[in-house]
Amino acid sequence: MSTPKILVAYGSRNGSTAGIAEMIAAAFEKRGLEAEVRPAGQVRDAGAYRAVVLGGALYNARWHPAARAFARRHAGKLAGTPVWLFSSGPLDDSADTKEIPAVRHAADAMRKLAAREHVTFGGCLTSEAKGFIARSIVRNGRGGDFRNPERVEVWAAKIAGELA
Ligand SMILES: Cc1cc2nc3c(=O)[nH]c(=O)nc-3n(C[C@H](O)[C@H](O)[C@H](O)COP(=O)(O)O)c2cc1C
Repeated sequence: MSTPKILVAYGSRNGSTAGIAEMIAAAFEKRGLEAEVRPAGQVRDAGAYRAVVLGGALYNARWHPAARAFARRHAGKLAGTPVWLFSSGPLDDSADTKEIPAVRHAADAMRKLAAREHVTFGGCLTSEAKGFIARSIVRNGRGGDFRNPERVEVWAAKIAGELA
């Protein structure tokens, strides 16, 4: 039987957290580990994977609802599975320069899933974003892409090392 894959699940409104999930999966694949990227709401059997990485976008200091629901729905099945969490949000370089603690729902998910670690990555907001508030943030010059592919890759490489 082939080795099960690593699941990289995400909750994303405007696609940038999905992009980070893709970067993480690519880093796993580069190291010979098979990975599957899926929207958190579309995962059926979370227990079928050898490890799970779950990420959620931050909106008004709340973790994306799909990431929260994933933690609630699948906690029972993930008892023996190593889990890592990430959040993506800050629209500046703060995520790269200091440790940003998990917001309440992400901290709850840490406990529910006995996750090994939580990290916060910088976010991204462009004029394509959904919603008036989002677009006015961009219009006021406070948008941009603050994701840091290098830092994401270093984190994924560390996880790959733990799974080797
Ligand atoms: C209305 C609004 C509220 C936001 N609130 C937060 C927040 O509380 N904390 C944070 O770090 N980023 C916040 N952000 C930035 C988003 O988290 C960032 O754009 C993120 O990359 C979005 O992810 P997504 O593209 O996957 O939806 C907010 C953005 C918008 C438009």
